Amino acid sequence: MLHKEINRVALIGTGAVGASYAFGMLNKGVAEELVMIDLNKDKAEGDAMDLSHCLPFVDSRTKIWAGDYSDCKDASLVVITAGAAQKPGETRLDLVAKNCAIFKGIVGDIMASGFDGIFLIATNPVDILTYATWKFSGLPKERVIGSGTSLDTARFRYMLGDYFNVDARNIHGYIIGEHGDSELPVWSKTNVGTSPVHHVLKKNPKYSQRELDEIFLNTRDAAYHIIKKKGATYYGIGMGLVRLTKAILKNENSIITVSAYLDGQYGEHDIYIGVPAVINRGGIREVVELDLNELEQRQFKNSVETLRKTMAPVL
Ligand SMILES: NC(=O)C1=CN([C@@H]2O[C@H](COP(=O)(O)OP(=O)(O)OC[C@H]3O[C@@H](n4cnc5c(N)ncnc54)[C@H](O)[C@@H]3O)[C@@H](O)[C@H]2O)C=CC1
Ligand SMILES: CC(=O)C(=O)O
Repeated sequence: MLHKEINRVALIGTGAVGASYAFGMLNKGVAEELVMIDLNKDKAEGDAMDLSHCLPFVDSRTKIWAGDYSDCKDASLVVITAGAAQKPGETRLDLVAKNCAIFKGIVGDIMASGFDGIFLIATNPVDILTYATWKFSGLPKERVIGSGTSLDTARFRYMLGDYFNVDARNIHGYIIGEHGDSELPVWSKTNVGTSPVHHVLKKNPKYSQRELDEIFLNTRDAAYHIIKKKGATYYGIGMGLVRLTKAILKNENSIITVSAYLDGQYGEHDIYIGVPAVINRGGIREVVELDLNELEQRQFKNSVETLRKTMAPVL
């Protein structure tokens, strides 16, 4: 079940996010097979045709087609990007009732196929939709993963890299909590290369905490800024999902901030929320517990409470 010779990924939802993910998957050649499923069959079929015409230009040999839920049976991984997206002015949490109802049907159809692999969820509000998938599917918690704050962490690292003029891959830091307005930066564990960010600030007066705070606000509000300009965000999450897919299928044991089920970690129970976790072929190998300072603990608790309040009426 978990270890198949041919890795098939089933993508549910071939809208802007799904199509961006599929394009990235094809470029990177992460899976042997990619099946595209959407309520709008024409969109899935058109995408599968268009994407397969990329094949002569790339090194990967991914087989790609438009399918249906029966194709999920042999999938190692199902990625869900289906559902409503935010309109300008809407928060992610505003989507909860609509997308929970959509997920009940989708997850039911996937499980009815005999699927027994790993779920990766991106639909918003992603922490709550990941919890819903875990509940609706009955799969073990480690095999249901949300994209969580992986995108926020990438935005944060990118912006800090730009600020310090250092490759973003050498910025080590984490955005944790809700993928949304109550998320927080873990400044106490943010490093520029080998140096804690606060040491860098002390040593060089051209950098300031005020500007770092602004970087966090721009990280947190990036989706609002992009949605205001072009209606939706999709390339960042598309590539983030490719990164997560690779960590899973290639058994990488990579640490990525995903939406993971907490069962006592960070003093919390029965909630999916963004935290660093070790990701491999089994899904979430373990949640990494950061030693948060008092302020970070309070902010994390507030994020947990925000999610609990929003979930209560729908799950
Ligand atoms: N987790 C993250 O970091 C991010 C999450 N998102 C979320 O991803 C989701 C998708 O966004 P977009 O692709 O921009 O939306 P979109 O509207 O372009 O695509 C959604 C797709 O879902 C399909 N769909 C709707 N109901 C369905 C059902 N019952 N079964 C199968 N397919 C169904 C639609 O036909 C459409 O093709 C949204 O919830 C959005 O908020 C977007 C960006 C980042
Ligand atoms: C839309 C969304 O969740 C994001 O870009 O962060």
